[in-house]
Amino acid sequence: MDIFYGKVRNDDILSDIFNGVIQDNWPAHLEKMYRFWQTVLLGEHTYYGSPLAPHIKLPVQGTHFDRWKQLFMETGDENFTGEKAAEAKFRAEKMAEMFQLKIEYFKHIE
Ligand code: HEM
Repeated sequence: MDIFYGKVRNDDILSDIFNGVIQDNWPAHLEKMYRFWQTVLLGEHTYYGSPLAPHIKLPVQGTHFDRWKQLFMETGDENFTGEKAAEAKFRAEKMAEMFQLKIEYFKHIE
């Protein structure tokens, strides 16, 4: 997570959006993301929240999601192998797809 968000924070395409919202609250954001993935992947229920909600109003489009997925997959491959790593990538891909569809949907009903 630290390596992935380290890349995100410095990425040409993603950094403005993330830093604009998170500002100097990165430690709290990272803490939340550890709990999110612990819940999704390890079945240890430590994240309670609505993951989609804070994304709905973000000015994001396909290029942002493509880069998010690229950095997530690349960081996974650089640091892990095996079943859990494959599952993390699979889940990330599916959730990114779902977020993207829902964000598009909300853009059109306004
Ligand atoms: C272009 C893609 C994405 C962008 C720009 C983005 C951006 C952000 C930002 C700025 C926040 C902080 C929101 C806040 O504190 O108000 C956040 C929170 C979060 N993001 Fe993303 N995100 C993206 C994709 C994803 C994906 C694909 C996932 C899931 C696999 C994800 C999971 C989360 C979770 C769990 C939170 C915490 C939600 C909460 O407050 O409980 N994000 N994201």
